[in-house]
Amino acid sequence: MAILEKKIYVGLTEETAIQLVKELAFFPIHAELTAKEIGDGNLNYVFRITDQEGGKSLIIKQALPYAKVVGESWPLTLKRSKIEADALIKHGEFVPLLVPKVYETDEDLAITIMEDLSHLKIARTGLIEGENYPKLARDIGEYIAKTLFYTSDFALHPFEKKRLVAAFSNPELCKITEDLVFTDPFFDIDTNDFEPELQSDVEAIWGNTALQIEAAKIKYSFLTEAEALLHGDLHTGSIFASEEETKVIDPEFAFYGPIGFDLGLFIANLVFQSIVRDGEQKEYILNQIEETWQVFYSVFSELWEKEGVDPFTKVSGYKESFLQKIFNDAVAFTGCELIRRTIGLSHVKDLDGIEDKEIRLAAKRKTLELGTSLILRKSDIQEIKGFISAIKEHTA
Ligand SMILES: Nc1ncnc2c1ncn2[C@@H]1O[C@H](COP(=O)(O)OP(=O)(O)O)[C@@H](O)[C@H]1O
Ligand SMILES: CSC[C@H]1O[C@H](OP(=O)(O)O)[C@H](O)[C@@H]1O
Repeated sequence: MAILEKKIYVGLTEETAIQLVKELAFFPIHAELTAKEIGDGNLNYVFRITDQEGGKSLIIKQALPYAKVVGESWPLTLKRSKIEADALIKHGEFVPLLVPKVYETDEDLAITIMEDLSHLKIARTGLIEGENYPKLARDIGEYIAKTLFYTSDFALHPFEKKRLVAAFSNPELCKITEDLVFTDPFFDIDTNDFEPELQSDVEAIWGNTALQIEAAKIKYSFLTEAEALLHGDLHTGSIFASEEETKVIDPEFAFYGPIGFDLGLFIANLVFQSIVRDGEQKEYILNQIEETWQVFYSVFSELWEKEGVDPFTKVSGYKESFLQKIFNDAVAFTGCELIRRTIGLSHVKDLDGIEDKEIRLAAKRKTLELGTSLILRKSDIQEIKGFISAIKEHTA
């Protein structure tokens, strides 16, 4: 029986993935297809299907009913697959060149069939290898500005905005972020993961009540502020890049949340590179952070002025005040991501991949110090130059 006709979830194998794309007539019936599971993320399977002779390929991403990185003991909704596909499609309306094309989705199988981006490299991998992507900051600044402006109350009718808020309700995936990013690293919780040498640095975080109060406040923003349809997990492992192209993948954490979150996550993941690089290469990354904010600011401002539908968008000074709030949020979200990727459950290769133990520990201490400072100084840091100075001060 055809896989799709069964109308029930079944985990794909490389063989059944080929059968599926043939059923869907993506390839000629007699095409010699090969399939390979290439997923390296925490949660899902990703199959690459190739027709060597026809020179065509595509990707099937399938959610598992649990988190792949932990196993069946961590059940996880299959609905995340629909959220991811719907977010790719919705964001694609505004930035078609910055996301993969979605060819087909199936809710029963929890799959998205999409454009194969294997000619590009995951930005985190390339950056760790010392590559630079001259378009990355500009493209991501534009991606964040356009996807978030066009899904906000500044661009939408209030009924449509609220329909989207409901459609992108994503409680299970949000709970992962609420726990792993905003809660667990600030307390002595079993799932935290750090080298014993960092014990006293980590205890300083757990014992810092002022920091916990600020972390609680920024977590509350994440819980309550339905500003725009976020990507929700915009780290450099969710971005494919080359010198010419940028494509954002993996928005399964998409939901209506605070705009500064996407900015903060992306900036934090550039900060890891600024910590591991020296000299001109460090400056290059710091410039990319600055450019991300500047492009975001100017694209968002222009959209606000030309396309804002709320009468208050015409009131002088409101835009600047709103963007200041986004900036201050982004500073604190950057701090949370820096800390959680250093001592929480899910780390980054930028830091863990540093082979020399002393250098690695020193880099992690800088990350913790900077993360703490950014959360505490959320409201003091007023503009991007001050943000860059704070990064430099703690990562020299
Ligand atoms: N459209 C795509 N084209 C090529 N490779 C892809 C594509 N989507 C995902 N991949 C590969 O699969 C990996 C995991 O994908 P990702 O969406 O990040 O999964 P997860 O949700 O499990 O984190 C990526 O790092 C990349 O190597
Ligand atoms: C157990 S989920 C941990 C972590 O994984 C997600 O990232 P990705 O799917 O890109 O690997 C997300 O960042 C979660 O916080």
